[in-house]
Parts: sequence; C-alpha cells; structure tokens
Amino acid sequence: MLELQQLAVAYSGHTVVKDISLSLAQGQIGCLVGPSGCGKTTLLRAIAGFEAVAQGCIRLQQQIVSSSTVQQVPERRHVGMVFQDFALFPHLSVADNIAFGLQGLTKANKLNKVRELLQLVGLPDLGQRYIHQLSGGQQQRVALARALAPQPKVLLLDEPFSSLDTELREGLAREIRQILQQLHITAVLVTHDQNEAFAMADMIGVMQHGRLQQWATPYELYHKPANRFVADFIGRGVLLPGTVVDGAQVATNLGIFQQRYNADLAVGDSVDVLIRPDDIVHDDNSGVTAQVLDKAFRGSHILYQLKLQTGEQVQCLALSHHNHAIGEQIGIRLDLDHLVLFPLLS
Ligand SMILES: Nc1ncnc2c1ncn2[C@@H]1O[C@H](COP(=O)(O)OP(=O)(O)OP(=O)(O)O)[C@@H](O)[C@H]1O
Repeated sequence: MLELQQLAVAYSGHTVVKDISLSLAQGQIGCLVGPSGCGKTTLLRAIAGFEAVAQGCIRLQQQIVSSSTVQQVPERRHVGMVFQDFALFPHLSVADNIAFGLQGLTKANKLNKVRELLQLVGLPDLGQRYIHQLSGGQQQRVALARALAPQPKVLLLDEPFSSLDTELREGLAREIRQILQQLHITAVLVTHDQNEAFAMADMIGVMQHGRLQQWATPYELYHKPANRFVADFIGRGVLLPGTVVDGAQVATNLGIFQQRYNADLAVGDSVDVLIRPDDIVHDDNSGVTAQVLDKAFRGSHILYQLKLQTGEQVQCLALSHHNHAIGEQIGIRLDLDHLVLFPLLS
C-alpha cells in the first residue's frame, strides 16, 4: 500500500533523511519515533507531497508518487493529515469543519457523511458547536473526522496527541487505533511517546540522524533491537559487560547465561548484554546480591535501581508488594527467555 525505497530528502542541498526503506500493507499502522530533529516530520511531509525527494521513491498503491523525476501534487495523492495543533477552523462549526474536505457532494449527501463521521469519532451531538466550545480530546476527534472525510488512501498523523494530557492520550490512542482498523485505513504516525507507539503501531520505525535504524513490530523492537541505539531508545535497560565462555554461553556479573542467536561469537569475545528491568527477578537463593539505590513506585510495580557487588547498576521491575527499603541488600536472578548481545567493537 505504502512503500518507501531508499528515500532521501534534502533542504537546500543538505540531506536530512537518508536511505529510508519501509513498507506498510493496507490497514497497517506505522509509527515513527526518534530524537528531536531526526527527520520524522520531514518523512511525513515527503509522503504527503509537501517535500520533494532527492533520491529513491515513494509508492502509493504500487504507483510512484515521488521520485527524483516524479512529484505528484499533494491534492492528487489522497493522503489525509492530522496535525499536532489540530489546525481546525475556529470560525466554522464542527460539522462545517468536517464538511470542508467533502467536495463534489450534494448538500444532503454531505450532511449524511458528516453525521456518519461524527458518529464514528464518538461526537454525534456536537456538530453545531464551535471549536472553542470543545475539549482538547474532542478537538482531536474532529480533526480526525475532517481528515477522514475525503476517504484518504493513507492517513498521516504528526504528534496528534502531544497537546493532550497523559490520561486522555492513552484512551484516545486506543480509540483512534480502533477507528482506523474499522476503516481498514493505512496510517503513519509520528510520536515522541513510546507507549503511544506501542499502543498504536503494527510496525515502528526508529530513526536517528535521518536514518532508519530499525523497522519492526513493537515486540521485535523491544526484544530483538537491531543495535545499541535502538536498545537504548526503546524501553529501559542497561548494557552489562560479558564474556563468551563458549559458543553458547556468556558470563556476566549476574551469572552465566545461554545464548542462541549469535552464532559467530568466539570464546573470549567481549559483549554487552542487554538487561531490561523486567528481566530481573527477586530471588534470595540466587547467590547474587544487589543493593537498592533508589526506587520509583508505579502502582502495581516498583522500579528499583540496584547496584551489584561488582559495581554495575541494573534496574528491576518488581511487583509492588515486594517493597524493599533503600539501602537494603536483596538477592536477584536474571530470568529471561533470550539474551540480546552486542559484540564490542575492537
Ligand atoms: N524547512 C526546513 N528547512 C531547512 N531545514 C529544515 C526544515 N525543516 C526541518 N529542517 C531540519 O531537518 C532536520 C529534520 O527535521 P524534522 O522536523 O523532520 O525532525 P523531527 O524528527 O520531526 O523533529 P521533532 O521531533 O523535533 O519534531 C532538522 O535538522 C531540522 O532542523
């Protein structure tokens, strides 16, 4: 449905997005995450047709819409956009805002379509209100309805929840995902918020310095990060030094562990082992102790900052009823299904 092939975008000759290849099938939602300035919005604008591409191409439904020789105008791409600030018209009613994108319909058909869209986004009775008479979450729903009105092939959402408070964001993200799935619409979302990406996305792209570091499912990104940057950017965790003691085993200060995925490691190789807070469990019989340096209460869980006797720090996400005091020594054990290793560059 949407395919980017070795895409590069430049501003005044300065390339800010490089060598991006990714694809989404009809109905899939992709999220772009990455540090500020890494090129997420630029990529979205290139898909919409607001930026020309320097290299590579963009295909929509198998047709090239952007390349170094083709630049289809935004209006012909049938791409909808939802912006961070909603970009609604304050002088128009909710219904007129939504109807704005409905060209070439009779008045009766327009009214029906607007009613349908208001129902879809859960605002059936608010068509006559003005934008300032709506909450932030309601405004976001109107912005979504307006973008969906012309039945776009692809919907692009640029930080759509960033002006809403956390509570509202999570619920709205889930709800918008359901609406998009119901319509079987392909969407690309830019967000700063990892939880939002996990809640919304079928595929997530992690960008750094204009390059796509990994394009994968949320599960793969968390459990099989392609490199140190992705491991560090997605989820919490630390990299603990280890040594390969035979092809299938790695020794660390938390114990010796089996590894399955890295076939090309030799005995004696130094590696970093990714340890997520949820990989460590409390176990007083493990023979490995750590001191509680800090703790953050999370309701059902507590996130502990721990210091091993050898000096390294790790984090442990424990159920809340395991309530340890700062300074306490506790036994811990690594409990993980597979090791994520990064060989050290010599
Ligand atoms: N119109 C422009 N002209 C020149 N440079 C630009 C322009 N727009 C963005 N840039 C630069 O391109 C790079 C990528 O910007 P972009 O807005 O795509 O990043 P982003 O990942 O969306 O950032 P943020 O998360 O802060 O919104 C940045 O270095 C930015 O300064």
